[in-house]
Amino acid sequence: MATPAVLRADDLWAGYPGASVLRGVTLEVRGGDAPVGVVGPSGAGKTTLVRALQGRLRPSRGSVTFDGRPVHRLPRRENKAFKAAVRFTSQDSLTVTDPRLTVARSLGVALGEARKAGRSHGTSMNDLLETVGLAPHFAARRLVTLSGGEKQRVALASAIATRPEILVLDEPLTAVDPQARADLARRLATVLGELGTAVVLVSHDLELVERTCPQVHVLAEGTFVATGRLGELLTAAEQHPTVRELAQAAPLAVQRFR
Ligand SMILES: Nc1ncnc2c1ncn2[C@@H]1O[C@H](COP(=O)(O)OP(=O)(O)OP(=O)(O)O)[C@@H](O)[C@H]1O
Repeated sequence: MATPAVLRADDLWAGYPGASVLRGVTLEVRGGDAPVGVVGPSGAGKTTLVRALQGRLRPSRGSVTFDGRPVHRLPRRENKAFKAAVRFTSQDSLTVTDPRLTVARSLGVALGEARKAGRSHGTSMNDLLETVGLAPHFAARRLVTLSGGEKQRVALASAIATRPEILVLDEPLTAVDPQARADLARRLATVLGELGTAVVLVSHDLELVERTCPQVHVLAEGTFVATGRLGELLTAAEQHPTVRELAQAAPLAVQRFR
């Protein structure tokens, strides 16, 4: 069996001119791992972490590496391998593709990419739509005509189609209504687990993260302040102030964890 891909942030410090955001984040994920969550309040640095994992930010200290090489300066061949192995899906992933494409065409491109990379997995277009809770007739719709929640579902279907080794999801279901969200998250976790795709789920949504990820990191002011099962962190006697704030902001979730 091929060695699994490894994406690793090691004592990562990164930010923007005049704004240092991430302060010593260490995170490792390899193909086949169980899903891991990153939760944190607004401004904690979640999106900055995703940007750094993508290689779009140069660390001021520490590193982000893919199979041991710094992601912000991968040579062309390694960059191709990185893009095939690690996929990033954000709130607006589909805006980079042609909005006039139909859902079928868009998913067809993703399935074609998987074929080319030798990662076909026999999932049909209808299976993909069903996994993300869309009826088959959505295949004929143009991306431009979809609602925000429907677009997010198609972006996820597209990510599943390419079957990456590692999938980084940045607030993937913000536009999906809360009732459908938990159900969708469970289905996604199952399918991605079956495909052997390791997931890093970055979100402020505690319910979503708890239902999808056995292990969670709590990010506060650019650093991981707690790690473990979210239910246990939220109900623990001793809590970091940010964990306490998260717990106070989600009383229903805490009740369920007790
Ligand atoms: N381009 C930028 N230049 C300067 N500062 C920035 C830039 N982008 C983000 N920041 C700052 O970095 C900090 C972390 O932002 P980031 O977007 O990573 O947080 P977040 O956890 O994703 O927040 P949210 O949940 O609100 O999206 C914030 O204080 C933000 O104002």
